[in-house]
Amino acid sequence: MSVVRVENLCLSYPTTSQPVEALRGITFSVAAGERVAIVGRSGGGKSSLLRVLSGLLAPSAGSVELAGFRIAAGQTAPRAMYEKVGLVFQNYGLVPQLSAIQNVLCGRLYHQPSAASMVRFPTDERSRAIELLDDLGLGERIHTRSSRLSGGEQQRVAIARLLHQSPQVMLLDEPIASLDVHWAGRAIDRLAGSGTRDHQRAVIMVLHDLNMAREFADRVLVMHHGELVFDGPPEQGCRVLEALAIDEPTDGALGPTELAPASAARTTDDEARPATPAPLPIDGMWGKGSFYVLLAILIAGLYIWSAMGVDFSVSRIFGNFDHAANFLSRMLPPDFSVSANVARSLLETVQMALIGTTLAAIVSLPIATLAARNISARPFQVVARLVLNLLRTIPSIIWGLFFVAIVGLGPFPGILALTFYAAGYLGKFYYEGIESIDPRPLQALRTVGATPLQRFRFGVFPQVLPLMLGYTLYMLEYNVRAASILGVVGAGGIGFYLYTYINNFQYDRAATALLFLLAVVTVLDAVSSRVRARLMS
Ligand SMILES: Nc1ncnc2c1ncn2[C@@H]1O[C@H](COP(=O)(O)OP(=O)(O)OP(=O)(O)O)[C@@H](O)[C@H]1O
Repeated sequence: MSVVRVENLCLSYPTTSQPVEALRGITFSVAAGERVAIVGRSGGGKSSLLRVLSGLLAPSAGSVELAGFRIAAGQTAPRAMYEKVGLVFQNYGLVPQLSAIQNVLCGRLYHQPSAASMVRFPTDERSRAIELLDDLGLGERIHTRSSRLSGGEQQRVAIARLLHQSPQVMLLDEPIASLDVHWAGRAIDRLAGSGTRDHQRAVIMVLHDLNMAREFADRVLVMHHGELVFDGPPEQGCRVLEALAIDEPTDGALGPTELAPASAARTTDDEARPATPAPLPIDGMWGKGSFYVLLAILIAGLYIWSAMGVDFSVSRIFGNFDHAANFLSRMLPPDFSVSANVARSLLETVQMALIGTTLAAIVSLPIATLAARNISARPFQVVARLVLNLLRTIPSIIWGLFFVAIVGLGPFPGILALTFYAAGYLGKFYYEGIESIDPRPLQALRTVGATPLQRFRFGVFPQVLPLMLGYTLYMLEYNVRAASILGVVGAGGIGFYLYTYINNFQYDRAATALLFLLAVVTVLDAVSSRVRARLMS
């Protein structure tokens, strides 16, 4: 019985110039229990075929049927298909911040949709994951972050994830490319012997190593220039491929048993020639020098125009030097008799900043998630960004006035003001962070049948968490400064004392308040820069 049926499959990649026809009229089927190797020269269409088979790319024409799920032109796979179909990516598709065991457990996401598994997987799932990792030589690296594993170790983790997923159809794109002979043999053995006969499982594997293809496969498919040029016994298929390599030797050195890596194959005569840089469009008109002179004049003009617009005058600073000296001299020596009051209000300022920043982080995370282009739908993005823009546009002191009018004087309106103001900034930082994550682990999580929430929990959140903590700490630091001004409108914090002292010309007391504030900001700055540096490493 066929578990994979491909009919007249075509795939074109749209590009800015001409679409690239990666697959043309592919037809074949794979029976349950069969082991198939896809071989071919670099650029032949092997990875493209696997991407369509796994439902990640929609066929341009024709259809694919996998384990009872039919994917026609323009369609991608439904989530339910990934109970039966799994994939090992050429780039492994691991979440770099998760440990080896967490990545392997991700293979079970379709089968573990409960809220509890968002925190911890059941013991039997964990035991099986440990067993698989141990068997592939990673018993000592179970809790190591996958970004700290070598290429070969990551590849073994990806294989263990597929084995744990245990689908009816296994698709693998060069799964042993980074493994040494020992581990390649072991991996192939586990994949091929993972009950394919007993459980009627089909394994389809892209391989560059023809010896491995001969050893592993019942059948070989040879892809060439997007077409399936051979479908039959491994020995014959390998000979077809070797003949193709001799017929078209320009792709680089192809040995009799192993094909050249993609990078070598893509070198052409054109690339080999030394490149002459294209002239800048401006070169022909006036030359580069004149362009930069004109640019400098324009920038200087912009500054002069701005300075005139705001009545900027250096002479006004030096002309009133006496006043400045007088002002500063009245600050010295600082009057430390107000230290107790200042310290108390400063503590209140820090408490306001801490609560305000935390609330802002909680409020802004869901809004940022809706605003991020890579994980949210367009209408949500527009509304969420509008909300964040509005929160950011209004200065914290105006928010302070607003909340004093609503809830009265004291630190509470100050906290609300900081929450709203900081949420606007944190939301923007967070969604920009989310948009910058690596999309490949998310794609891999799709092929284990993860729900959108699971994809966020295991794919987005771990990647963006260090960045988010870093931004939140920075915001906390900033909010201590912002909180110090809110006292001016009666919204708590040290600002009240600063404002009162300056209004009453008690500059020596104001100096004490400023010194205390400086000490807190300096300590906070040092701590937060250290923590942020650690988080980002
Ligand atoms: N995203 C893309 N956009 C445009 N063209 C693409 C894209 N991905 C692949 N191609 C082109 O499609 C063709 C088939 O590529 P594919 O990656 O499927 O080949 P392959 O046989 O897997 O190669 P390799 O062995 O080097 O991995 C190539 O000409 C490639 O340049």
